[in-house]
Amino acid sequence: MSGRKLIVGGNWKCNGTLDQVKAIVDHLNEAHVPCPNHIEVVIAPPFCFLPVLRNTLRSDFHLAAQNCWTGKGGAFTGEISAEMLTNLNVSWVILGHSERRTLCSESDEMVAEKVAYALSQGLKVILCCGETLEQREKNETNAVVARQIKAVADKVQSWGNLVIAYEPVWAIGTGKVATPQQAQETHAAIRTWLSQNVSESVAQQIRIQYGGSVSATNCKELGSQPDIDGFLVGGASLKPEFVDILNARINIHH
Ligand SMILES: O=C(CO)COP(=O)(O)O
Repeated sequence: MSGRKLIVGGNWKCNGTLDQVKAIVDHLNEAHVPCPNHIEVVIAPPFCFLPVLRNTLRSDFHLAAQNCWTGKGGAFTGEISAEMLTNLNVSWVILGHSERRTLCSESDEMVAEKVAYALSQGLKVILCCGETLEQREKNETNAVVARQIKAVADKVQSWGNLVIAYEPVWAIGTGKVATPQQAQETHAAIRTWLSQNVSESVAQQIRIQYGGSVSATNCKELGSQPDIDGFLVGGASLKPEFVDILNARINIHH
């Protein structure tokens, strides 16, 4: 047993109407999920739905924002600061998602700045990393992931409130899930990098989620890999099957 508690996130991305949000919350509230002893659940709706979820979602599920600004608030039209999230009792933020890196041109340095600032404000952070198909085919997976994590390691001293989500870009929203072996290999490589560049205890203690086309069907095998400590789920987190994913590893210990 690794001793690392399973952590599963639902990243709703830019999806949902108020009616759909209410229906998903009702479903989650009624679901039997054995938290907080066995699993930590983090739901990341679009910003505008955070207050609704804060008021209606069961209290043993945590909330995450999908992004935040690099520093204190101010004249940054369209941005949301870390302080605003803590003010709403949102305890987590997802940073460095590949959609933001690609579609919003967020660099490794910008992501690292966001991570450091969010941590300094008491937020917990899910830091996303992952390679494109082209990078995987050129055997660059470990180097890309190491580069993304190094940018953060250069700015952050304390890793206790950080979770890493390994999300190969080619597996996101494509139905092309990484094989359990592919995911395990990269997760193990991340731990090796951390042990060589940060510390052995951070390498052993940090939780690493897998994300990319996770479903009720593939989550059990993925979750039985020794270095996979949970999932970051996109599409399936909007569907009833999310509850099956939350319950995937109840009887699996490693
Ligand atoms: O990007 C993801 C989670 O952050 C994964 O999305 P999908 O589960 O839809 O592939």
